[in-house]
Amino acid sequence: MSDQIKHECGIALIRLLKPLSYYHKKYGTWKYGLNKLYLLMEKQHNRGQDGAGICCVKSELDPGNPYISRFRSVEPNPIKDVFDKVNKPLKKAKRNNFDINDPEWAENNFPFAGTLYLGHLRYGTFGKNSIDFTHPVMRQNNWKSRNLVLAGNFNLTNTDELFNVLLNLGQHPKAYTDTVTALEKVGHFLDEENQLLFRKYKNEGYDNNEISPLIEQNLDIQNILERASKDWDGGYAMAGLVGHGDAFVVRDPWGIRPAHYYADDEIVVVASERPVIQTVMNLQEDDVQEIGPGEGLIIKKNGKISREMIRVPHKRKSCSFERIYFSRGSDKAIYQERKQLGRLLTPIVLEAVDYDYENTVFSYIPNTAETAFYGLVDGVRNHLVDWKIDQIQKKNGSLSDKDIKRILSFEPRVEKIAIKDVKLRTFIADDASRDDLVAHVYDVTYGVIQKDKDTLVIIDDSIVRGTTLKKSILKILDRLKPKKIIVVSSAPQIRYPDCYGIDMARLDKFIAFNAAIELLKDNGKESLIQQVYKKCKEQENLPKEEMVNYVREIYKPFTAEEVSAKIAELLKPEDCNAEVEIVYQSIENLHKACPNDLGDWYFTGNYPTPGGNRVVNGSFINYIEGKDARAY
Ligand SMILES: NC(=O)CC[C@H](N)C(=O)O
Repeated sequence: MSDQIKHECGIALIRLLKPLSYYHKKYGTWKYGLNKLYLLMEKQHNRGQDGAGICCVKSELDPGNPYISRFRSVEPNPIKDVFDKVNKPLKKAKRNNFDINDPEWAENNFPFAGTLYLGHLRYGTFGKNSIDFTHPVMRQNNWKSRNLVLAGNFNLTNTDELFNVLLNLGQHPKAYTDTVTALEKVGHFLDEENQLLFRKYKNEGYDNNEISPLIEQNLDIQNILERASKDWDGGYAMAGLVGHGDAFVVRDPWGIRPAHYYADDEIVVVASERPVIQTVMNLQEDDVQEIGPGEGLIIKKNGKISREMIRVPHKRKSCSFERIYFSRGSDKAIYQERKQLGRLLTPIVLEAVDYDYENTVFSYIPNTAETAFYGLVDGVRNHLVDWKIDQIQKKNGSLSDKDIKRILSFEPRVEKIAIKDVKLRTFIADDASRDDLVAHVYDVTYGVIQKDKDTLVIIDDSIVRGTTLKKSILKILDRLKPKKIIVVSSAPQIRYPDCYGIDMARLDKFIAFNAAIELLKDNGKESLIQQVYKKCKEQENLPKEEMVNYVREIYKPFTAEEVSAKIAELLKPEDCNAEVEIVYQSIENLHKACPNDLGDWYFTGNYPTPGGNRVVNGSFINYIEGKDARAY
């Protein structure tokens, strides 16, 4: 994607089901689990760069020893920083001639030599990017089974309501964020469950020392999660550890955020993305399973693994942006889906170039649009087969071998035109002459485009603000002097905010929204903006279940093509000579390409949860009132 939106999160959880000595013997190191955790995180670094953190629970230690260890970092390269910090005591011990390869030494001396790990990569959607908001977050207690560690890829739309529930319980949360709210919610019911079991066993005549292990064995995680999450409105894949060694992962009932796992008799591995588990554990795709919408994966301390229904699943609306852009394109299904997205664009692209195959160059914006590009080229090739048959048949046997050869060997012109100079981005962050430097974030290949003759088709996976297109890509492409530049987006127009874990929360940051507003102004329909504002204000304080997405009315007077044309006008740099056209994927084709992941609220305004309508309502009010804030 040319725009910089990377705002997601990734989770990684590992439970080793055998003692460390087992892995030392079989795989040559007791660090087997920790190394796997590192790999799971590195291979998901696409999901979050604001911060990273890991936590290890060692439930077997004698009282008096810290059994929950955590490191978090918000340094520029947080995964590396976390693991450097974690490994530091090992280096020191080695210098002092301890046998750090001995699993027994590690178990007794190294805080991260355990059998239960939780890792997280953060891109914040709620609250700031400080260390305090970096996951895993912890709720500590002197009873092991009352300790809770949480990390998630999530965003809740009704944090305010949930926060008030906590206040009504008499709590005093230490921060107003969705992460702390979720932690306190689960923590509260964990406390209650502990208390309930304590009373039960006390009544049965057990003494306190006997009761703690009994609670640990019988803690009903399903019940805790059910009660804690029943009123969560949002998308979530939430992973947690309890201090005595239980672990869980719970996914929202719409399946908005992804979560996958693998389990055998040695290990349980959870990660946001499937191919990550596949690569790290060397598995086939069918070995890795999805945690279903509304489901919880529960791993008890004794190694018992179960999948439980936590909330009744709704109609599946998993996030299609995961397929288009966020998740790694190496997943078997996602790769095909991205290709299909490109392929389905063929007819509309060919129409836009007026079927002039000879004077059209096809290319892509690196790096994530590359797969969709292969699909588009595939589509053009297929189309050319029909064209070739037609060319040959038309001449009715009068063609020479040479002519036929020329027709048969005709291929679409596929070139690498745009080159991303990644390093530049960090250098230019705060420079005064920013615009000139921004123009150089991309470079181009010279000598391929026929000046004033060729049309350049360049595919991107999606366009959010379009700033990089305007300030960098189109400017630099225009230097090649194509007659026309067609930017193709493999995703439909992004029209509405996300509120489920991707940080696209403000309407004025969407070029499609700005285009619709401009169109209303151009067509003397400006009053509609105020009408929508009035409707939004009127329902502002209604319960979220009663709210309607009135922002849709902003787009209603116009066809998608009219909005696209306006976007092209807005994104065309002033000094650009080439004609600029923007072509978008249709919603229908998006669903055709990604049939299992129909969550499309950012394109259609169809929010799967009532809180979504409240967020879009708030976003529009913020836009009109000039408030620079997220609406959740
Ligand atoms: N992208 C995410 O999943 C963010 C998680 C959580 N809302 C936070 O801001 O920390």
